[in-house]
Amino acid sequence: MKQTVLVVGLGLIGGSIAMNVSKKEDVFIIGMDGDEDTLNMALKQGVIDQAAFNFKEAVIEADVCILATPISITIEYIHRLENIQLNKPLLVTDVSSVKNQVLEAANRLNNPLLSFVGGHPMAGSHKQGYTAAKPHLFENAIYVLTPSIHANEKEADRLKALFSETHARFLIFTTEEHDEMTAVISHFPHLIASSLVHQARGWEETHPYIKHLAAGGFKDITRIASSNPKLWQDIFFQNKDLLISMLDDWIGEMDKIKTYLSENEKEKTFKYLSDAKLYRDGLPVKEKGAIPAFYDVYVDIHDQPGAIRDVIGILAEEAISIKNIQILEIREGITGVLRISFATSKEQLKSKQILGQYHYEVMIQQ
Ligand SMILES: NC(=O)c1ccc[n+]([C@@H]2O[C@H](COP(=O)([O-])OP(=O)(O)OC[C@H]3O[C@@H](n4cnc5c(N)ncnc54)[C@H](O)[C@@H]3O)[C@@H](O)[C@H]2O)c1
Ligand SMILES: O=C(O)C(=O)C[C@]1(C(=O)O)C=C[C@@H](O)C=C1
Repeated sequence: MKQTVLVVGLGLIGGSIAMNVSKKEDVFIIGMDGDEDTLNMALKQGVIDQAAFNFKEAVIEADVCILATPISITIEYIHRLENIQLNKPLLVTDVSSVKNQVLEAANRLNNPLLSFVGGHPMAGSHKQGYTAAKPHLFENAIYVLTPSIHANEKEADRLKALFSETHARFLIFTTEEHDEMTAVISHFPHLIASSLVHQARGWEETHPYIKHLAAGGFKDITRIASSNPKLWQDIFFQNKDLLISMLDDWIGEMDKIKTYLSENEKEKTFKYLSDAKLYRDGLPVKEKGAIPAFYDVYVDIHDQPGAIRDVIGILAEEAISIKNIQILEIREGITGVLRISFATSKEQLKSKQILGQYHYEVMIQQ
């Protein structure tokens, strides 16, 4: 039997989820979004079957409701669910980056027809809105589920089945576990990235040329500072207590390095850097998330017209499909590195071998 799925918020995350759910034949998707252009695009592309403008009416129609709005709005929608007269069971999930207040609201729901399983796909982008949504966003990513007191394993399994086309890997955590881990691996790094940008901007007053010197390192570590400030304001305040305590840890960590430097502790500094390298190099490369997943090759190319086209052409000839491509650093007249990502290690190894035959210098990061 066809199930009706309501997606509220068709932005980067909601749009990407809807693109996956719509691949399933037994699903009818109702989409709702505050932005009319978004609804029209999703309808035109067949990502949703119907547009809704009234939350209550759409909820009554639905078997599953996915709340993919900014966190504070998601919490408001959860409160509104309580006052809707349902005539069939409704499974509700969300995609919020912080879970404590969302689950608090969900646990307070009293309608026995409602069940709630929190969700958070650990993949995203600094871009926002439906135009940034893509069906492969969650491929190989971890998708965390946090069941409320009104849900059991069966409901979590229903969501896994509904989201099977995302090719994400589902893990179940408690709200506390989720919020602590994401504070460390996502929210706090974001705060640091923004602070580094502020530091550079401050130095620009005395060194106006500073931004032209920003090469791979600065751009890599601060990419996420270009994300939607409204979304991150929400995330910071939802996870405020943990972020404040992590700031204390971080200040202690900075004090330690300050002491190493001021006391000329070269060995300790080396160990500090090499311990960090060891841990960073050991992060899982096959999983997407904080660190891009995929199977990458690094190709050294020269800064000359057609250099990238030549490399892509060789791979296309061999029918090897590229998942992502990025220029890491090309300076005028100097060689640069092209990072090409593949979905499988077989394609990665084959590309290395073929490009090697064309005398390209190709490296695979271990
Ligand atoms: N951006 C990421 O990397 C990322 C990753 C994982 C989870 N999340 C979570 O996903 C959620 C959405 O973030 P996003 O990045 O997709 O943001 P987004 O801005 O791309 O999308 C949000 C969408 O919600 C719509 N919207 C806003 N208010 C609404 C309302 N009252 N009713 C209906 N629609 C409304 C907007 O028009 C927009 O289309 C957030 O809760 C965020 O924590 C984000
Ligand atoms: O890749 C990015 O731009 C992201 O910020 C994605 C990211 C992350 O921190 O890894 C951001 C927030 C989400 O809740 C999950 C994923």
